[in-house]
Amino acid sequence: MRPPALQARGLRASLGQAEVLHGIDLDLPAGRWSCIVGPNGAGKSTLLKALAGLLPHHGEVALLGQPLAALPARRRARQLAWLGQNEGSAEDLTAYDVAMLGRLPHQPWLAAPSAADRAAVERALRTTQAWDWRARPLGQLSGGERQRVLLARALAVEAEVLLMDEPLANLDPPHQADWLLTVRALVAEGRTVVSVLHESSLALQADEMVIMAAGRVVHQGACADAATHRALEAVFDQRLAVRRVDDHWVALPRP
Ligand SMILES: Nc1ncnc2c1ncn2[C@@H]1O[C@H](COP(=O)(O)OP(=O)(O)OP(=O)(O)O)[C@@H](O)[C@H]1O
Repeated sequence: MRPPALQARGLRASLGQAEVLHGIDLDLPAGRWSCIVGPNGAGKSTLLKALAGLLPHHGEVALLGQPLAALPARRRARQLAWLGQNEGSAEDLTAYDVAMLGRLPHQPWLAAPSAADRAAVERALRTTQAWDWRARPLGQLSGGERQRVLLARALAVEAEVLLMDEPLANLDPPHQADWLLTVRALVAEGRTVVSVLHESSLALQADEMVIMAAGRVVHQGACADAATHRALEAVFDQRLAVRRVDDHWVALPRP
């Protein structure tokens, strides 16, 4: 049996003076796509950052069965790729060089990129259809183009576990659909994807759903389960309804 991709026990985190995560116990299965959903301010981004080791926290987090705190930084960076929200990145760097940043954990100190690094970057940029503007500076790209470069950077890591906060931000519907295909392909290879998504209908396409409210996990279950649908409707005060449309579960706004 594979250990969970990520495991949290008694996870607490504070932002400023306020505790935002109030003791979270969670197992995120390996080789699956899990989506974290919940109302604004529920603590979804904070949870994702704490799981990535990007935020000081109390309690324990394990990555692929190893305590996160004990993992050497480079090994952690090879095993866990991160796509954050509104991420700053050097605006003068070309899309190619931004994607190449994803290869840093694989490169010896100050070494030039290897053929394997270049191949991984090209694969990633082609996957997100960003290859054509590889020579353009990041600062000159539109919001959606930029997001596809940052997604390519995360893919270029070729990590076992990918954490993505609002990966669909600024993406038009065809590129949202491409993102779904990319995630499905990653999971088919045995990788783990954990994403925070606001679009409930897209989140329902995942394997597992983690529902948060007020700094706590209030439900975890398969996206196809009726109990998950009820929990999703409840956390949004019954303002959405989960329905079956064309073989997919969708969340419709309810007046
Ligand atoms: N720097 C900060 N100092 C104090 N509180 C903060 C800070 N940043 C965020 N918070 C608060 O922490 C809580 C959780 O924020 P977080 O960004 O994790 O929520 P979220 O569920 O991802 O929200 P959203 O859906 O709006 O993106 C919110 O109540 C937010 O106001």
